[in-house]
Amino acid sequence: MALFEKAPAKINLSLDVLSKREDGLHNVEMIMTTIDLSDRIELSSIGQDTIKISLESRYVPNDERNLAYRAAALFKRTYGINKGVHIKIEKNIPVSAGLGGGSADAAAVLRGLNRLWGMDIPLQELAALGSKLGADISFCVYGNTAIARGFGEKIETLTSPPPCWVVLAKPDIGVSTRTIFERVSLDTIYHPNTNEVIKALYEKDLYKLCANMGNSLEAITGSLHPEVIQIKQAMKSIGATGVMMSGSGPTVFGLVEHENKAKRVYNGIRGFCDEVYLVRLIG
Ligand SMILES: C[C@@](CO)(OP(=O)(O)O)[C@H](O)COP(=O)(O)OP(=O)(O)OC[C@H]1O[C@@H](n2ccc(N)nc2=O)[C@H](O)[C@@H]1O
Ligand SMILES: Nc1ncnc2c1ncn2[C@@H]1O[C@H](COP(=O)(O)OP(=O)(O)O)[C@@H](O)[C@H]1O
Repeated sequence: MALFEKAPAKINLSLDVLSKREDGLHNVEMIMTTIDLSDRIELSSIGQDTIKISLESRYVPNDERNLAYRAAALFKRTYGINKGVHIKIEKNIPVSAGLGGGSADAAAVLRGLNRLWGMDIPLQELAALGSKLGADISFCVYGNTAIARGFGEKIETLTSPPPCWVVLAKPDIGVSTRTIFERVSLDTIYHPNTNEVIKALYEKDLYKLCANMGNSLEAITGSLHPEVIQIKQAMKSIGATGVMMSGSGPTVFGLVEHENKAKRVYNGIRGFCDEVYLVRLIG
């Protein structure tokens, strides 16, 4: 038996770093939403009690280091399952991009194994399990639009943003989330106005959303990789309504209300950056 799970990427509509915990992680407050750029996960039962993983990617390990593999191992261990699974990953989300691709894959494996093995584990429990492997996995278990608190594992669902188009531009660099958090200086860091972003979502006001989006980590990644700031400026001047870096970067996204304008921004930004996508919000 085989089944498929979609693993959509996320963008951060706001990301605020509040404090540093004793274990070294940071308390954050971030609003995330899923976008129509997805990996595709196929899960099939196999005879032996093993986890097999197949994917073709220059940037992602296809062994026990893969987050999807680790999610399956954790699921089997937690629920005492002696069955095997073959995980095939079609990788479409750029890697180390701030789009949560590894977390999306791990979350899809948790949801998928729940179905494959006929368990009835609530999403809340899967999300708590996922948080043992990474900060963004809890959000990805639920998808849609939510605010994440704690180190990212406390999820509260929000209403979806107003419909719009998303132009994504990923400079040709990968960013390590750990490296960016290590450079956080809490005395001087920028704080976005998260409450105004939430209000904009409930008022379905794209202009208010764009005016208030903000990311505490953007200046840090931007100082290490000036292309992030250049792409941001270019996307703004080409006409995106709101522009921000997602997560720890380096992907910059622009929100645009109409398809024609979005296509203009998409075509324009291709002159500055090789890896560009035009997608819709699905959160
Ligand atoms: C910053 C965010 C925003 O969505 O996204 P990305 O840029 O990675 O997509 C995430 O919170 C990232 O989540 P994730 O990519 O799962 O990070 P993890 O593997 O859990 O953490 C990697 C490292 O980042 C640092 N880290 C992460 C989360 C957090 N709240 N505080 C931290 O200090 C820690 O050094 C940790 O070891
Ligand atoms: N299934 C997976 N997909 C993507 N990256 C993975 C996966 N498993 C492990 N990784 C590793 O996780 C790291 C972060 O990748 P990714 O989740 O794409 O980035 P980000 O945290 O910036 O959104 C990379 O070093 C990558 O090799």
